[in-house]
Amino acid sequence: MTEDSFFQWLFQRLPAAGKDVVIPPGDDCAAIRWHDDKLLLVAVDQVVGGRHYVDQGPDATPPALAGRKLLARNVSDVAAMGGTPLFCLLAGAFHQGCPEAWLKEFYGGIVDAARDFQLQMIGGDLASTSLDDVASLTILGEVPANEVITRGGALAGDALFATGTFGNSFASGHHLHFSPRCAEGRWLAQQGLAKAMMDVSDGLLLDLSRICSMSHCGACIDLTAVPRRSAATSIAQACSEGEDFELIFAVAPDKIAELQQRWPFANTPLTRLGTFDNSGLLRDQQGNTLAARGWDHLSPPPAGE
Ligand SMILES: Nc1ncnc2c1ncn2[C@@H]1O[C@H](COP(=O)(O)OP(=O)(O)O)[C@@H](O)[C@H]1O
Ligand SMILES: Cc1ncc(C[n+]2csc(CCOP(=O)(O)OP(=O)(O)O)c2C)c(N)n1
Ligand SMILES: [Mg+2]
Repeated sequence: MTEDSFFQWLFQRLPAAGKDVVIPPGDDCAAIRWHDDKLLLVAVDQVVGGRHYVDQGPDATPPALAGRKLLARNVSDVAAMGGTPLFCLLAGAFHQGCPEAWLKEFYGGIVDAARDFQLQMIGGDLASTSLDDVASLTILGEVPANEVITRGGALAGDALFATGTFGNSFASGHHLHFSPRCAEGRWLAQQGLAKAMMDVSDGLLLDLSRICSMSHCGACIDLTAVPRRSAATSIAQACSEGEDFELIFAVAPDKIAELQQRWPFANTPLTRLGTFDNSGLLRDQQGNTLAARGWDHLSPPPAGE
């Protein structure tokens, strides 16, 4: 079982979304008709001790950074829809005996990040657990209805672009310090330059395969064009490790030049990685089929990895 196969099963079991649900389950956020010409974006993501941050030992993640990561990961999902984050609610369950200082630093990291990302924490829930710590954050944001960008809008012939660099996120600490691409996502939406978009959390190829399946297309990717975090980062790491929290998006052929000329984010690399096609596959420039490798909570990596 994979996450994708499980969610396919789940989505079939769910009743059809009501008329006010403009974007149903399966995208980075759900969208609900809200007010005027705006959609309310809603998403929830968690961090689990030992899974998303190191919770024990000398390399334990500073709790403020684990908290910051929790919020930033959710903001990244709003960015991927072209939206602006507004509010969040935080539900946490922490092991009995969790030190007061740890808890205050964890929450403090979220409060500080909420200030930086300009959103308000408006509620939550606190519980104890006998197992690993889990904190789940629900984020609410907004986007003009005519600007929202889903995973489903790519067409054969569109160019595939990415922000930033890929790979070595965990080893480099990027997964704790990244800036969600909110300004970039918002700009792409406002300018009407991205037709399909998502943020890369599970790995470039696995998440690209999700844009392709939602868009009913395939893609050809130039693996040598994938910008890597450092000289030591391999192509395989850049393609499949995940937690890059960069945006990948589809751009119509007649908008490519405009995008490249007008890209206003001098500190955010913008790279063309390839082209969407009708193959239904992921392929490299030599025509080899690429496996959509990446992080999957339901299929543990083969022994030795
Ligand atoms: N219980 C659920 N009911 C409906 N949709 C769900 C449920 N759990 C997860 N999903 C949806 O499945 C998709 C995949 O989830 P996930 O991999 O966690 O998303 P993301 O990578 O964007 O954080 C998302 O669109 C998410 O909203
Ligand atoms: C202790 C620890 N081990 C491993 C990782 C690497 N890692 C954990 S989850 C994950 C993928 C993304 O997390 P997920 O919960 O799938 O996020 P989502 O796709 O829902 O946004 C990666 C690469 C990490 N950050 N910390
Ligand atoms: Mg995931």
